[in-house]
Amino acid sequence: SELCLDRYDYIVVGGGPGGLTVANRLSEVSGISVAVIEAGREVFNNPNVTSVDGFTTALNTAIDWQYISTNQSYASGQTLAYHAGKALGGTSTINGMTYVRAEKSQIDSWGAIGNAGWSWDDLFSYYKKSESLTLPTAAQLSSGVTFVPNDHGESGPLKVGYPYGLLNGSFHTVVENTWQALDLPHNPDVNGGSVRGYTIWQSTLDMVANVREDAARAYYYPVELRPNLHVFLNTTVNRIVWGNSDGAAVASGVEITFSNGSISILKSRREVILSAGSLRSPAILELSGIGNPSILDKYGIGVKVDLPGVGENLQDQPNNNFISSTNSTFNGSIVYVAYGSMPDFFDDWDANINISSYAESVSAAINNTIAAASLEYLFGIQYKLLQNGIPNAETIMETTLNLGLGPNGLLVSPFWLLMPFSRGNVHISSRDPKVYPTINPNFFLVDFDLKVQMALAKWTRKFLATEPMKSLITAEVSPGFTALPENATDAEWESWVKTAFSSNSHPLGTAAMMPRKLGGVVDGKLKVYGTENVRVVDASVMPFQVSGHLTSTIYAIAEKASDMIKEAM
Ligand SMILES: Cc1cc2nc3c(=O)[nH]c(=O)nc-3n(C[C@H](O)[C@H](O)[C@H](O)COP(=O)(O)OP(=O)(O)OC[C@H]3O[C@@H](n4cnc5c(N)ncnc54)[C@H](O)[C@@H]3O)c2cc1C
Repeated sequence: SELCLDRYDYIVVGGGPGGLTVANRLSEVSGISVAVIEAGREVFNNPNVTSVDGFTTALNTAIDWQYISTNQSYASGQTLAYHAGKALGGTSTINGMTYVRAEKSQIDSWGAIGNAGWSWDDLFSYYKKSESLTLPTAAQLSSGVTFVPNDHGESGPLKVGYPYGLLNGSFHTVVENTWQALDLPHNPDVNGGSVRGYTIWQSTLDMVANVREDAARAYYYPVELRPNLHVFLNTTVNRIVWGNSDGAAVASGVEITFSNGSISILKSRREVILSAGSLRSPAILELSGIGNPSILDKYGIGVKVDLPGVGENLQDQPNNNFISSTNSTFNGSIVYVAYGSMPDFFDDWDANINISSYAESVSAAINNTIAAASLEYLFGIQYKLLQNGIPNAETIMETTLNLGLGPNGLLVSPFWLLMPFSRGNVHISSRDPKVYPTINPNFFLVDFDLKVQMALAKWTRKFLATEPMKSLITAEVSPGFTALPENATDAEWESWVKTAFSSNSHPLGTAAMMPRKLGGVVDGKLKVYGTENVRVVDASVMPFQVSGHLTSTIYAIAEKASDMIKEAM
């Protein structure tokens, strides 16, 4: 096609929350041309995407990449499903729509490890810049919604609100009173930098159209007629193409494959921005010669930049759940969440913490690609955050309605530890870009993660057995007291947690923003070390997990990235 001979100022690889935010903001500048290359299709009219109560209906369909992890050596040897959106809008087209930001001190720690310019105060303004909160209706307020107006944006591209189907009545006070009985306070708004407590969360949804607000609806469709913004759908980026240079590597474009199989080169004048998500951006770097030389050698890929952190530092959270039958029918959606700090659910939690031994075992498990000393430093910061009370537990309540299964009397209570110490990796397994990368999150490599998840499981079960909640529950349907008795031993809890968990779908860190000597891949400007003009803007750059859900923070990172890129124009 004629277009593929065009030259764009910026080429953005991947049309998810990271990529479409950057594409929108850069194409605000007239005279600057931007191309987005997206492997998936448009899903504007796909009911599995648009339905506000449709979470899970898009999973395992054609718009899900449907990755699978390696056998998890520290978690019963099982493989895990990894869902990821393959559509314009990325994973935001198939996700749970939860809008919860990080904890203040968590973002400040990004600056503390050596990323100049990163702090909560700075990112807070970008969270707000991206957001447009639709004020709750009177019915939603009487269903228990609370919020702090100053914590929210009013005119950003991303519409945030509450589902109309929110369960009405007093059920929310039952939940709130039960948490209060367990000394967990109500949090009027978890999006102001302080996450601990019980609340009704906000969702990424367009209350006027009553549809899911994905990244394409927020950041692309409103500006799709801009003549300087071009989206290539059903087109896959294979690798970055390099120009001649003596010093740092200079990208001159990308090699792409169209849906008909033909291969072409798309040229860039200024920068290539990788936003293919934390499971694909590192793979594209490796296919382009940036990464660990021993991995690149294995597939006959010439080394452009020796950067062993590429694909490492993968952090994801393990998700277990209880399902309870009740004496009620829930004909509304329940989006209730409780965030607990360590002392809320785990007595003497830091009695046997051994940061240096965790660092050694993680470093050994990832072939010393990140030195034990670097991990020990990073784990020390993570530990300090826990000591200072940032939430490490999320336990939520939802109904089958939330899961796209319609109303009934079941309550589903998924829960997960937020900040695991375990680290894994994602790497190419072939020089053929069509072959999926190998994903190994190393769940429960660090024993402490298992202990936290077990303590959290007990806390969630305790919640279900505490009044006034208790009176509503008729039975535990899954796993049930036969499989996991009330007085289960630690060995029984451990075995249940390890066999019944799934990925929480929050993988990040695989092109981490950290100093190079710590195993980082991008600097504080999100530029890949050793390159002149390649950045990563997606979940890959987050150096630590967050006590929230990822998209809100990815949009904020991408808003900030856009300003940094504009400054360098
Ligand atoms: C089941 C599930 C539920 C979740 N629930 C929530 C939630 O409730 N709230 C929340 O905040 N977060 C949630 N998340 C996480 C969140 O959706 C993701 O973290 C987020 O979308 C990641 O954004 P991204 O920009 O990093 O990448 P993505 O959204 O994954 O976007 C990457 C894009 O790049 C494209 N791409 C990949 N490789 C190539 C290539 N080689 N060439 C061209 N294009 C390519 C992909 O098709 C995709 O469109 C959930 C995730 C899952 C899987």
